Amino acid sequence: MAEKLLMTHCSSFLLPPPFTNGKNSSSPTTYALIILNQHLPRFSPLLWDHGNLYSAAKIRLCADGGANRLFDNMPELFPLEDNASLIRERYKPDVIKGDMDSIRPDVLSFYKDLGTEIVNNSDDQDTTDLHKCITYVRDFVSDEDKPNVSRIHFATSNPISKEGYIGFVCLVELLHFANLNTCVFFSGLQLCILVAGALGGRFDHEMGNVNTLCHFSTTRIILLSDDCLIQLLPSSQRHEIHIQSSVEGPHCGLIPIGAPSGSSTTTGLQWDLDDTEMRFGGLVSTSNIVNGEIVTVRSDSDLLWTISLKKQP
Ligand SMILES: Nc1ncnc2c1ncn2[C@@H]1O[C@H](COP(=O)(O)OP(=O)(O)OP(=O)(O)O)[C@@H](O)[C@H]1O
Ligand SMILES: Cc1ncc(C[n+]2csc(CCO)c2C)c(N)n1
Repeated sequence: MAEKLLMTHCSSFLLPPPFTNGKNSSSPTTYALIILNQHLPRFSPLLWDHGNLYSAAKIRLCADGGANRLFDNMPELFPLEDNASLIRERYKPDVIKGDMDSIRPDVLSFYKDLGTEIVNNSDDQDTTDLHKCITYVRDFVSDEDKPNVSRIHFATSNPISKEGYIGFVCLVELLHFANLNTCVFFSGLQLCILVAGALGGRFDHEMGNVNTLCHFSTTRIILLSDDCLIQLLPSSQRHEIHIQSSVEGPHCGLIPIGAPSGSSTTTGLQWDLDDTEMRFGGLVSTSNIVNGEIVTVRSDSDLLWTISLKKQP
Protein backbone atom coordinates (compact mmCIF):
# COMPACT_ATOMS: atom_id res chain seq x y z
CA MET A 1 0.00 0.00 0.00
CA ALA A 2 1.32 3.47 -0.92
CA GLU A 3 2.63 5.54 1.98
CA LYS A 4 0.34 8.47 2.77
CA LEU A 5 1.76 11.96 2.41
CA LEU A 6 2.48 13.85 5.60
CA MET A 7 0.35 16.88 6.49
CA THR A 8 1.67 19.04 9.32
CA HIS A 9 -0.44 21.28 11.52
CA CYS A 10 0.57 24.10 13.81
CA SER A 11 -1.57 26.71 15.57
CA SER A 12 1.12 29.37 15.23
CA PHE A 13 -1.58 31.88 14.21
CA LEU A 14 -2.46 32.00 17.93
CA LEU A 15 1.05 33.06 18.91
CA PRO A 16 2.06 36.71 19.14
CA PRO A 17 3.79 37.88 15.91
CA PRO A 18 7.52 37.64 16.81
CA PHE A 19 7.17 33.89 17.38
CA THR A 20 5.08 32.95 14.40
CA ASN A 21 7.38 33.59 11.49
CA GLY A 22 7.72 30.25 9.76
CA LYS A 23 7.64 28.35 13.04
CA ASN A 24 7.15 24.65 12.41
CA SER A 25 5.79 25.43 9.01
CA SER A 26 7.14 23.65 5.98
CA SER A 27 5.68 26.22 3.60
CA PRO A 28 4.49 29.79 4.12
CA THR A 29 0.82 30.17 4.81
CA THR A 30 -1.74 32.53 3.35
CA TYR A 31 -4.34 33.19 6.00
CA ALA A 32 -7.92 34.27 5.40
CA LEU A 33 -10.22 35.21 8.26
CA ILE A 34 -14.00 34.74 8.39
CA ILE A 35 -15.98 36.22 11.28
CA LEU A 36 -19.25 34.48 12.13
CA ASN A 37 -22.31 35.65 14.04
CA GLN A 38 -21.26 34.27 17.40
CA HIS A 39 -19.12 35.49 20.32
CA LEU A 40 -16.01 37.23 18.90
CA PRO A 41 -12.95 35.40 20.34
CA ARG A 42 -10.60 37.52 22.47
CA PHE A 43 -7.68 36.75 20.13
CA SER A 44 -9.52 38.03 17.03
CA PRO A 45 -7.13 41.01 16.57
CA LEU A 46 -4.25 38.52 16.40
CA LEU A 47 -6.05 36.44 13.75
CA TRP A 48 -6.82 39.62 11.84
CA ASP A 49 -3.17 40.64 11.71
CA HIS A 50 -2.02 37.31 10.38
CA GLY A 51 -3.47 38.50 7.12
CA ASN A 52 -1.02 41.36 7.21
CA LEU A 53 2.27 40.26 8.58
CA TYR A 54 3.49 37.23 6.70
CA SER A 55 1.08 36.57 3.87
CA ALA A 56 1.20 37.48 0.23
CA ALA A 57 -2.55 37.21 -0.14
CA LYS A 58 -4.99 37.92 2.63
CA ILE A 59 -8.63 38.64 3.05
CA ARG A 60 -11.06 39.19 5.91
CA LEU A 61 -14.74 38.52 5.59
CA CYS A 62 -17.81 38.74 7.75
CA ALA A 63 -20.53 36.17 7.23
CA ASP A 64 -23.75 38.23 7.30
CA GLY A 65 -24.46 38.87 11.03
CA GLY A 66 -20.76 38.34 11.78
CA ALA A 67 -20.43 42.01 10.81
CA ASN A 68 -22.59 42.96 13.84
CA ARG A 69 -20.13 41.08 16.09
CA LEU A 70 -17.15 42.84 14.55
CA PHE A 71 -18.84 46.23 14.86
CA ASP A 72 -20.13 45.73 18.42
CA ASN A 73 -17.42 43.63 20.03
CA MET A 74 -14.07 44.52 18.44
CA PRO A 75 -13.89 47.88 20.32
CA GLU A 76 -14.49 45.98 23.59
CA LEU A 77 -11.24 44.09 22.98
CA PHE A 78 -9.34 47.40 23.26
CA PRO A 79 -10.39 48.71 26.70
CA LEU A 80 -7.57 51.27 26.78
CA GLU A 81 -8.74 52.97 23.57
CA ASP A 82 -11.76 55.21 23.89
CA ASN A 83 -12.48 55.93 20.23
CA ALA A 84 -14.61 53.01 19.00
CA SER A 85 -14.98 54.49 15.51
CA LEU A 86 -11.23 54.51 14.97
CA ILE A 87 -11.05 50.86 16.02
CA ARG A 88 -13.88 49.99 13.64
CA GLU A 89 -12.13 51.77 10.79
CA ARG A 90 -8.93 49.89 11.58
CA TYR A 91 -10.78 46.58 11.50
CA LYS A 92 -12.70 47.07 8.27
CA PRO A 93 -13.65 43.78 6.60
CA ASP A 94 -12.82 43.39 2.91
CA VAL A 95 -16.10 41.62 2.25
CA ILE A 96 -19.46 41.01 3.92
CA LYS A 97 -21.21 38.06 2.33
CA GLY A 98 -24.35 36.11 3.11
CA ASP A 99 -28.09 36.12 2.76
CA MET A 100 -28.14 39.40 4.67
CA ASP A 101 -31.01 38.58 6.97
CA SER A 102 -29.02 39.16 10.17
CA ILE A 103 -26.76 42.16 9.55
CA ARG A 104 -28.20 45.38 11.01
CA PRO A 105 -28.83 48.22 8.53
CA ASP A 106 -26.61 50.66 10.51
CA VAL A 107 -23.72 48.15 10.42
CA LEU A 108 -24.20 47.48 6.72
CA SER A 109 -24.13 51.17 5.81
CA PHE A 110 -21.15 51.85 8.11
CA TYR A 111 -18.94 49.27 6.38
CA LYS A 112 -20.36 50.02 2.92
CA ASP A 113 -19.35 53.66 3.38
CA LEU A 114 -15.85 52.54 4.35
CA GLY A 115 -15.58 50.62 1.07
CA THR A 116 -16.29 47.05 2.15
CA GLU A 117 -17.53 44.87 -0.69
CA ILE A 118 -21.08 43.66 -0.01
CA VAL A 119 -22.15 40.38 -1.61
CA ASN A 120 -25.85 39.69 -1.17
CA ASN A 121 -26.70 36.02 -1.72
CA SER A 122 -30.27 36.16 -0.44
CA ASP A 123 -31.32 34.00 -3.38
CA ASP A 124 -29.37 31.03 -1.97
CA GLN A 125 -31.23 29.51 0.98
CA ASP A 126 -29.53 26.12 0.72
CA THR A 127 -26.00 26.90 1.86
CA THR A 128 -24.91 28.60 5.06
CA ASP A 129 -23.28 32.02 5.17
CA LEU A 130 -20.02 30.35 6.20
CA HIS A 131 -20.18 28.13 3.11
CA LYS A 132 -20.78 31.21 0.95
CA CYS A 133 -17.76 32.97 2.47
CA ILE A 134 -15.45 29.98 1.97
CA THR A 135 -16.48 29.83 -1.68
CA TYR A 136 -15.52 33.50 -1.97
CA VAL A 137 -12.10 32.96 -0.36
CA ARG A 138 -11.28 29.98 -2.56
CA ASP A 139 -12.21 31.91 -5.70
CA PHE A 140 -10.26 34.94 -4.49
CA VAL A 141 -7.11 32.97 -3.76
CA SER A 142 -7.20 30.95 -6.95
CA ASP A 143 -7.76 34.17 -8.94
CA GLU A 144 -4.68 35.68 -7.29
CA ASP A 145 -2.74 32.55 -8.19
CA LYS A 146 -3.99 32.25 -11.76
CA PRO A 147 -1.11 30.79 -13.75
CA ASN A 148 1.16 33.42 -15.09
CA VAL A 149 3.87 32.16 -17.43
CA SER A 150 6.59 34.13 -15.75
CA ARG A 151 5.67 32.60 -12.38
CA ILE A 152 5.57 28.95 -13.41
CA HIS A 153 8.86 27.22 -12.75
CA PHE A 154 9.61 23.71 -13.85
CA ALA A 155 12.52 21.53 -12.86
CA THR A 156 14.49 22.66 -15.91
CA SER A 157 15.31 26.26 -16.63
CA ASN A 158 13.92 26.03 -20.17
CA PRO A 159 11.27 28.62 -20.96
CA ILE A 160 7.80 27.11 -20.93
CA SER A 161 6.30 26.40 -24.36
CA LYS A 162 2.82 27.48 -25.41
CA GLU A 163 1.72 23.82 -25.45
CA GLY A 164 3.22 23.28 -22.03
CA TYR A 165 1.39 26.31 -20.72
CA ILE A 166 -1.95 25.15 -22.15
CA GLY A 167 -1.36 21.67 -20.68
CA PHE A 168 -0.62 23.23 -17.33
CA VAL A 169 -3.78 25.34 -17.40
CA CYS A 170 -5.82 22.21 -18.27
CA LEU A 171 -4.25 20.41 -15.32
CA VAL A 172 -5.16 23.31 -13.08
CA GLU A 173 -8.77 23.30 -14.28
CA LEU A 174 -8.91 19.56 -13.72
CA LEU A 175 -7.58 19.91 -10.21
CA HIS A 176 -10.02 22.71 -9.55
CA PHE A 177 -12.84 20.55 -10.87
CA ALA A 178 -11.68 17.79 -8.55
CA ASN A 179 -12.06 20.28 -5.68
CA LEU A 180 -8.34 20.40 -4.94
CA ASN A 181 -6.57 23.36 -3.48
CA THR A 182 -4.74 24.61 -6.54
CA CYS A 183 -3.01 27.53 -4.92
CA VAL A 184 -0.54 25.18 -3.27
CA PHE A 185 0.77 24.22 -6.69
CA PHE A 186 1.54 27.69 -7.90
CA SER A 187 3.10 29.75 -5.26
CA GLY A 188 4.02 27.21 -2.61
CA LEU A 189 1.71 29.19 -0.35
CA GLN A 190 -0.70 27.18 1.67
CA LEU A 191 -4.20 28.58 2.16
CA CYS A 192 -5.54 28.37 5.70
CA ILE A 193 -8.98 29.78 6.49
CA LEU A 194 -9.46 30.81 10.12
CA VAL A 195 -13.09 30.95 11.21
CA ALA A 196 -13.80 33.01 14.33
CA GLY A 197 -16.95 32.45 16.39
CA ALA A 198 -17.82 29.03 15.08
CA LEU A 199 -19.11 27.53 18.32
CA GLY A 200 -21.62 28.37 21.02
CA GLY A 201 -25.32 29.09 21.09
CA ARG A 202 -27.18 27.12 18.44
CA PHE A 203 -26.30 23.49 17.85
CA ASP A 204 -27.70 23.51 14.29
CA HIS A 205 -25.25 26.29 13.43
CA GLU A 206 -22.36 24.42 15.06
CA MET A 207 -23.19 21.27 13.10
CA GLY A 208 -23.54 23.35 9.93
CA ASN A 209 -20.06 24.74 10.55
CA VAL A 210 -18.63 21.24 11.04
CA ASN A 211 -20.40 20.12 7.88
CA THR A 212 -18.61 22.93 6.04
CA LEU A 213 -15.27 21.39 7.07
CA CYS A 214 -16.41 18.13 5.47
CA HIS A 215 -17.70 19.84 2.33
CA PHE A 216 -14.39 21.64 1.73
CA SER A 217 -12.27 18.77 3.01
CA THR A 218 -9.29 19.59 0.80
CA THR A 219 -9.04 23.16 2.11
CA ARG A 220 -7.43 23.87 5.48
CA ILE A 221 -10.17 25.40 7.59
CA ILE A 222 -9.90 25.97 11.32
CA LEU A 223 -12.99 26.64 13.42
CA LEU A 224 -12.22 28.72 16.49
CA SER A 225 -13.93 29.89 19.64
CA ASP A 226 -12.48 31.30 22.87
CA ASP A 227 -12.32 27.76 24.22
CA CYS A 228 -11.31 25.44 21.42
CA LEU A 229 -10.13 24.80 17.91
CA ILE A 230 -11.55 22.24 15.47
CA GLN A 231 -10.21 21.05 12.16
CA LEU A 232 -10.58 18.11 9.81
CA LEU A 233 -7.81 15.55 9.37
CA PRO A 234 -8.44 13.96 5.96
CA SER A 235 -7.87 10.21 5.83
CA SER A 236 -5.92 10.61 2.58
CA GLN A 237 -2.95 11.92 4.58
CA ARG A 238 -1.09 11.09 7.77
CA HIS A 239 -0.92 13.94 10.24
CA GLU A 240 1.65 15.50 12.50
CA ILE A 241 0.22 18.10 14.87
CA HIS A 242 2.77 20.41 16.48
CA ILE A 243 1.27 21.42 19.80
CA GLN A 244 1.76 25.05 20.84
CA SER A 245 1.52 24.33 24.55
CA SER A 246 1.61 28.01 25.55
CA VAL A 247 -1.77 28.56 23.91
CA GLU A 248 -3.42 25.17 23.43
CA GLY A 249 -4.11 21.87 25.18
CA PRO A 250 -3.94 19.68 27.05
CA HIS A 251 -7.52 18.50 26.45
CA CYS A 252 -8.21 17.15 23.02
CA GLY A 253 -10.41 14.82 21.01
CA LEU A 254 -10.48 12.78 17.82
CA ILE A 255 -13.93 12.19 16.42
CA PRO A 256 -14.95 10.22 13.34
CA ILE A 257 -17.30 12.41 11.37
CA GLY A 258 -19.65 11.27 8.66
CA ALA A 259 -18.61 7.64 8.84
CA PRO A 260 -17.17 5.26 11.42
CA SER A 261 -13.43 4.77 11.42
CA GLY A 262 -12.34 1.13 11.15
CA SER A 263 -8.78 1.86 12.18
CA SER A 264 -7.11 4.87 13.75
CA THR A 265 -3.62 4.99 15.22
CA THR A 266 -2.06 7.86 17.19
CA THR A 267 1.06 8.76 19.11
CA GLY A 268 1.53 11.53 21.63
CA LEU A 269 -1.77 11.17 23.50
CA GLN A 270 -2.43 9.92 27.02
CA TRP A 271 -4.96 7.46 25.58
CA ASP A 272 -3.43 6.58 22.22
CA LEU A 273 -5.40 4.71 19.59
CA ASP A 274 -3.77 1.57 18.23
CA ASP A 275 -5.55 0.33 15.12
CA THR A 276 -8.69 1.23 17.06
CA GLU A 277 -12.23 1.37 15.71
CA MET A 278 -14.26 4.51 16.48
CA ARG A 279 -17.94 5.14 15.82
CA PHE A 280 -20.80 7.11 17.30
CA GLY A 281 -22.61 4.73 19.62
CA GLY A 282 -19.28 3.03 20.30
CA LEU A 283 -15.94 4.63 21.13
CA VAL A 284 -15.05 8.18 20.14
CA SER A 285 -11.97 9.79 21.67
CA THR A 286 -13.12 12.70 23.82
CA SER A 287 -11.47 14.07 26.98
CA ASN A 288 -8.10 12.82 25.76
CA ILE A 289 -4.90 14.62 26.75
CA VAL A 290 -1.81 15.57 24.72
CA ASN A 291 1.38 14.22 26.24
CA GLY A 292 4.14 15.89 24.30
CA GLU A 293 4.93 18.41 21.59
CA ILE A 294 3.86 16.29 18.63
CA VAL A 295 0.74 14.23 18.07
CA THR A 296 0.58 11.91 15.07
CA VAL A 297 -2.66 10.60 13.59
CA ARG A 298 -3.40 8.10 10.87
CA SER A 299 -6.88 6.85 10.08
CA ASP A 300 -8.93 5.18 7.37
CA SER A 301 -11.66 7.84 7.83
CA ASP A 302 -11.71 11.59 8.10
CA LEU A 303 -11.45 12.63 11.76
CA LEU A 304 -12.19 15.87 13.54
CA TRP A 305 -9.28 17.06 15.68
CA THR A 306 -10.22 19.33 18.55
CA ILE A 307 -7.99 20.85 21.21
CA SER A 308 -8.74 23.20 24.10
CA LEU A 309 -7.40 26.74 24.02
CA LYS A 310 -5.81 28.26 27.11
CA LYS A 311 -7.38 31.34 28.65
CA GLN A 312 -4.11 33.16 29.38
CA PRO A 313 -1.31 32.52 26.85
N1 LIG B 1 -24.86 30.22 17.47
C1 LIG B 1 -23.98 29.99 16.50
N2 LIG B 1 -23.01 29.07 16.66
C2 LIG B 1 -22.12 28.84 15.70
N3 LIG B 1 -22.09 29.49 14.52
C3 LIG B 1 -23.03 30.42 14.30
C4 LIG B 1 -24.02 30.72 15.28
N4 LIG B 1 -24.82 31.69 14.78
C5 LIG B 1 -24.35 31.96 13.56
N5 LIG B 1 -23.28 31.21 13.26
C6 LIG B 1 -22.49 31.21 12.02
O1 LIG B 1 -22.44 32.53 11.50
C7 LIG B 1 -22.94 32.56 10.16
C8 LIG B 1 -23.72 33.84 9.98
O2 LIG B 1 -24.73 33.87 10.96
P1 LIG B 1 -26.14 34.50 10.70
O3 LIG B 1 -26.86 34.62 12.00
O4 LIG B 1 -25.96 35.74 9.89
O5 LIG B 1 -26.78 33.34 9.81
P2 LIG B 1 -28.30 33.19 9.32
O6 LIG B 1 -28.26 32.47 8.04
O7 LIG B 1 -28.98 34.49 9.37
O8 LIG B 1 -28.87 32.22 10.42
P3 LIG B 1 -30.39 31.85 10.70
O9 LIG B 1 -31.20 32.45 9.59
O10 LIG B 1 -30.39 30.37 10.71
O11 LIG B 1 -30.67 32.42 12.06
C9 LIG B 1 -23.77 31.27 10.02
O12 LIG B 1 -23.75 30.80 8.68
C10 LIG B 1 -23.04 30.31 10.93
O13 LIG B 1 -21.93 29.75 10.24
C1 LIG C 1 -33.13 20.44 3.87
C2 LIG C 1 -32.93 21.90 4.20
N1 LIG C 1 -32.90 22.25 5.52
C3 LIG C 1 -32.75 23.54 5.84
C4 LIG C 1 -32.64 24.50 4.87
C5 LIG C 1 -32.54 25.94 5.28
N2 LIG C 1 -31.28 26.56 5.10
C6 LIG C 1 -30.12 25.89 5.00
S1 LIG C 1 -28.81 26.93 4.74
C7 LIG C 1 -29.81 28.29 4.80
C8 LIG C 1 -29.26 29.67 4.61
C9 LIG C 1 -28.90 30.26 5.90
O1 LIG C 1 -28.27 31.50 5.64
C10 LIG C 1 -31.13 27.93 5.02
C11 LIG C 1 -32.26 28.87 5.16
C12 LIG C 1 -32.65 24.08 3.51
N3 LIG C 1 -32.49 24.95 2.47
N4 LIG C 1 -32.77 22.77 3.21
